[in-house]
Amino acid sequence: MEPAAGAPARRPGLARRLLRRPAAAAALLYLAAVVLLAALAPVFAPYGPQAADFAHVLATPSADHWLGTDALGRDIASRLMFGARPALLGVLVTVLVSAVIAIPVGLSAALAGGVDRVVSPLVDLLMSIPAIVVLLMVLATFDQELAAAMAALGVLTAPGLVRVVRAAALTVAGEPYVAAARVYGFGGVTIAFRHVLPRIVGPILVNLSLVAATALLTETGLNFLGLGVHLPEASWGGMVADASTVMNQQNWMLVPTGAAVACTVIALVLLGDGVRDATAEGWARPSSGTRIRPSRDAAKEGARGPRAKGAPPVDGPPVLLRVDGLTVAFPGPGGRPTPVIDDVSFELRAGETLGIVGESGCGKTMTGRAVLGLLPDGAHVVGGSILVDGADATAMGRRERAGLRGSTIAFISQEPMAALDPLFTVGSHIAEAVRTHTGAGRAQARRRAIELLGQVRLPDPDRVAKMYPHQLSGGMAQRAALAIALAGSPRLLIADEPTTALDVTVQAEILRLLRTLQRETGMAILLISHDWGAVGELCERTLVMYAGQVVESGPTPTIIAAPRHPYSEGLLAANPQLGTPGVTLRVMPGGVPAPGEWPPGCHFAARCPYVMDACTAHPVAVAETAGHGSRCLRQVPARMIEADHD
Ligand SMILES: Nc1ncnc2c1ncn2[C@@H]1O[C@H](COP(=O)(O)OP(=O)(O)OP(=O)(O)O)[C@@H](O)[C@H]1O
Repeated sequence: MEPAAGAPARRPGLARRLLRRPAAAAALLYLAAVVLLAALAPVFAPYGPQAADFAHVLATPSADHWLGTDALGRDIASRLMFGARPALLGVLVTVLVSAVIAIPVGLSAALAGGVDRVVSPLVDLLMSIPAIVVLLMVLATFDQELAAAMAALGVLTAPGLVRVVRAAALTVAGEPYVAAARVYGFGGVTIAFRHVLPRIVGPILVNLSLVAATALLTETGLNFLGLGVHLPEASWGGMVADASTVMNQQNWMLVPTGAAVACTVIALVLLGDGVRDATAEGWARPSSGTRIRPSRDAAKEGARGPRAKGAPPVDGPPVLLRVDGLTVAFPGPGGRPTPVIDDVSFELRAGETLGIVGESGCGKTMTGRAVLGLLPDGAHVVGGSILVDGADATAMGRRERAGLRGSTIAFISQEPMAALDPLFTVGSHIAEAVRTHTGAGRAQARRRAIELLGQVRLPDPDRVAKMYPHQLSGGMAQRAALAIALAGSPRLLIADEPTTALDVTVQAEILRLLRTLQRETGMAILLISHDWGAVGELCERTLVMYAGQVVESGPTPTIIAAPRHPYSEGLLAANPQLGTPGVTLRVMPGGVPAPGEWPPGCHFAARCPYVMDACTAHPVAVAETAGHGSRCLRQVPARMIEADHD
């Protein structure tokens, strides 16, 4: 296999990205200086905070007193350093309390509908409480303890932050890689804190910087009113109050005290903006030269699949998945359930490959999602059962169902790139899946991740493990997605159009890889595709779906050679891979009727060249002979049709 070219691009660290922004860098330096001066005030301050020099009251700046003195001759610079301590402590308490409450609550509200129903009204209620009244009550209750008031302020600012976290997380929750993380079987906490939170730190940081600014102003205000720090301790608010009482005699004092508060507030806001931008820059793709492609002959995985195509085994391996009469519906007009798949039945044995083909909108993906237990919002199983190893998955609780994903049933989609979180390397994605499903430690999971990358025939697994999703080609991303899917040693892989987005040579490589992996692992594969070529290549048996129903099922070669349903016949006749050179392909007129517009009889009747009166009168059942079924009256003797409808 040809080694992939190009080295993984290194992103500059957050600190370097931050320092490249002049405003953020200046704010950071200023705040660092304030923190340092406050922490080391006893060392740096030329005078004690209470040291009075009655010979120099209300002095302007001089060599002895850099920022002058107050009405008692106390050194303003020294008192500003000591006064920064309660100010910064208050900000820290408020920000911590606000973040510790708002981040988990906001994430839960976004990711769990039940929590949201409680949280949203509560947030509205809390936001209407007047903060100053609460703060005064807390100060009265806790003997003017400023830390208690600042903690209360943290609680009061949390609802606003909950809204921000919830709104930002809702956007990210819709990203395909979050849906993919569910499919891989990751727990809610892992998804929230590993995949969603890192993407929303920008808005969170901006809002926390505003919370910090609010906290500083509140702390200053309370001390201005004499309600916080006990006199004669130094505080910025107390110093502003002192300055305001003497401003008719000397107004200089307001300048350093007011400037300390104003500059710190501005610096907090600028730093929040800078961190947000630097974080966002970290997610942006490098613009040049890092995308690589695997070699054409990347995967010489072996020749044929594990079993010859043909009729379903009768006494073969045990049935792994049995879907029986499955009907899934969305709420339609007036709230009435509108089926999108109807009475779908099939079974899949261990190690078998089953294809589902059909035009767009026929219900292939919905069938796969129903098996995974990940139907879109609003969709419900309204009939039938899905037995996994004999246990009815539709009757399982959410936790039990989630336990099947990744370990028993894995999934790959046609958009592997979108399913990979852009913030994490390929190795880290796979290691996370290994840890989730096997409980392995970090080092062991990392080793297994490298093994899996080798198993999916990616070149130089060590190096690929260090790459980010944007550095992979489509084929490499699909192999990486397969490695994640294999992490839980699944017994069934649902592959939804796994080759659709790839170019032709890579499609063939991925199909060969799937076959090899199936042989090596013994897993069953449910291949959802609109491509007869892929299904013919990989699947022993095939279901043909039309407008929500299975219209034909049987051994793939038999269906391709002698389709029983006119829809299968039409699909095959329109397939360029199966056409004869020089002969014009047949095009089926019309389109798939939308759910809710299905006719009462055969769903295909309006497009069928063989349609009879009986086809439109009643629903058509599947008739099966020799493991080959078709939902068509043409194969049923005419007298049986009449008898059935009498
Ligand atoms: N969120 C949704 N709300 C309402 N209807 C939906 C929703 N998602 C899918 N459907 C409908 O369900 C039907 C089956 O969709 P499904 O995605 O399973 O089709 P498909 O055969 O997989 O098509 P494709 O090959 O385009 O993915 C379609 O008619 C589609 O319009």
